Amino acid sequence: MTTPPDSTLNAFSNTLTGNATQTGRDSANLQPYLVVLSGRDQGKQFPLAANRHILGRELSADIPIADPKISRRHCLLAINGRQAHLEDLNSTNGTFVNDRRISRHPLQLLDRIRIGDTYLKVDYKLPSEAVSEQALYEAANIDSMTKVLNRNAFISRAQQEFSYCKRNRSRLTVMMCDADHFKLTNDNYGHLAGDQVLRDLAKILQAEMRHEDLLARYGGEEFIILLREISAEAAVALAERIRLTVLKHTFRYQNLTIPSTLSIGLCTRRVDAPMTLDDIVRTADDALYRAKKNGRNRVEIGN
Ligand SMILES: Nc1nc2c(ncn2[C@@H]2O[C@H](COP(=O)(O)OP(=O)(O)OP(=O)(O)O)[C@@H](O)[C@H]2O)c(=O)[nH]1
Repeated sequence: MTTPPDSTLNAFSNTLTGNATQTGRDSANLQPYLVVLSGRDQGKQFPLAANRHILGRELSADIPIADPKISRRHCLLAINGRQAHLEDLNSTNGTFVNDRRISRHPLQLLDRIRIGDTYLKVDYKLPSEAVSEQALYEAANIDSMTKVLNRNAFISRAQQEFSYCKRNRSRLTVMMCDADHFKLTNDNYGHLAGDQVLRDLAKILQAEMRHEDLLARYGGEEFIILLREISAEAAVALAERIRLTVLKHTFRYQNLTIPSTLSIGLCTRRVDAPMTLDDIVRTADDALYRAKKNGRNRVEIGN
């Protein structure tokens, strides 16, 4: 005998159509997940294991979403059995369900949540499905060695950022960071030690940035950072801080201590009509070239 679909569950899941057992899914084992449908974190999913989850833009939120238009504590997602409620927490830009602003709202079939520029939905999945989807997401977007975004993922997200900045005539900074004499690092300490330096560099860069900034591994020993709405002076100060942190950091692999420095080229622009993202990246790259030429372990600014 087949089990009838769970109507309460269907009430706020848009993937459970028809009979759960016909699709090989046992509804008793389905778990709630919050799925990011668009924006910086597109494709990510968060298990809704507790009863209450605060969504916000910083890592201190239960569910951090990288979107500068989201407040620090933006909204509350409450799960009680198979009922889900969404409540705005006096956010600056509001919480929307199906594009209508809400203060507290029960979630229904096909509901699309929007906070900032990010769309989300609650979905029910088998944990094994969620694990394989997460693995696919990571394979497509994350550099397996350093765990930051890969180049392709960066390019598509950076284009979204660029479009946003163009619409709002806001400022955008691109920072190109390249490990100095990295061939010598490999030659002197071995390729595995070089890999460890790259992992440490990624961690240092990540720690210096806001959650809503973009960081990616752009090439072998090269990282790229994209920052929105930061002044040219603040961008240079950040680049200097990163350079100094790397200089002072003790890179270790097994019993080896590996000296390492970083050269940085950056470009800050208020984005307006005739400009492309490539123009900004190219200017930052030219500045990086000068940083290398002028002795390495330095920051140069693109004009
Ligand atoms: N260990 C390791 N090395 C890598 C990786 N990707 C690229 N490299 C190495 O990084 C080195 C980059 O060398 P170059 O482009 O000559 O630059 P460099 O020696 O850093 O010199 P400058 O950039 O001018 O300071 C090459 O030897 C690559 O083999 C990686 O994933 N792991």
